[in-house]
Amino acid sequence: MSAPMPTRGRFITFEGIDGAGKSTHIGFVTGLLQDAGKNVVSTREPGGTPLGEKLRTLLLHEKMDVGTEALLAFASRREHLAQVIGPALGRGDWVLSDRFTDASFAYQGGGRGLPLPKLEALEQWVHPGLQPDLTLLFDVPLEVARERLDATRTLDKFESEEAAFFERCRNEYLRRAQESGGRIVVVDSTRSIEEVRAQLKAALEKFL
Ligand SMILES: Nc1ncnc2c1ncn2[C@@H]1O[C@H](COP(=O)(O)OP(=O)(O)O)[C@@H](O)[C@H]1O
Ligand SMILES: Cc1cn([C@H]2C[C@H](O)[C@@H](COP(=O)(O)OP(=O)(O)O)O2)c(=O)[nH]c1=O
Repeated sequence: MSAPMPTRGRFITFEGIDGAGKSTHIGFVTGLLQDAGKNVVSTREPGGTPLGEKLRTLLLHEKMDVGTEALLAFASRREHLAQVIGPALGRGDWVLSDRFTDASFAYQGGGRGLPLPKLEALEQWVHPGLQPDLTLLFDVPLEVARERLDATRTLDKFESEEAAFFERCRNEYLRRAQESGGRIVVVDSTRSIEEVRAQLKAALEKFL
């Protein structure tokens, strides 16, 4: 008799404008899930595979047409799904990804103005039938994100964009959250780290 098929794992993504605080909290969520006995695979986009990391370097540092940006982000995603996300979910693991397709809608769609139907077509092609089970959207006003960024790092191509760009990205994230039927949970990331952790715990409760 063959072994029973493992149940498909869960797919959780982290989103928000640069400097909102998502990277700070991925370790915390990993710990919560591991304490609950889950096998966690932590990864990121663009990137997550050797080829994807090369595409990430191009995306974050080269000037290019917005269509090229979208295609590279989805090329990296296709490889990530084939090599990492798909196999991990198939094994029953829990996949945590620092960004996924919502970022393409927010940055290339909202931020740069690429028509959303083009992104929907890429989404349909690259991952038909797969959506994250939960997306944690770290939300802060632009000024807070900018202050946090300036305090910590050398800025890449996206992080060097003007305030209006991030305003459009943030608005597109929030619009998608409203239309997501509960998939995207908005986390008020202006609060203290302790308070943000409490919001994350509440969002994850039904999965544990
Ligand atoms: N709730 C918070 N309160 C105060 N500072 C925070 C909070 N969350 C994150 N930070 C700080 O803000 C900076 C940016 O956070 P980070 O997680 O790297 O952002 P992101 O990954 O969203 O770009 C870091 O220095 C981090 O310590
Ligand atoms: C996944 C994805 C990211 N991006 C952008 C958003 C971010 O500015 C950048 C990735 O940065 P991010 O993941 O926030 O990395 P770090 O915290 O190390 O700066 O790529 C897109 O424009 N489109 C996409 O589809």
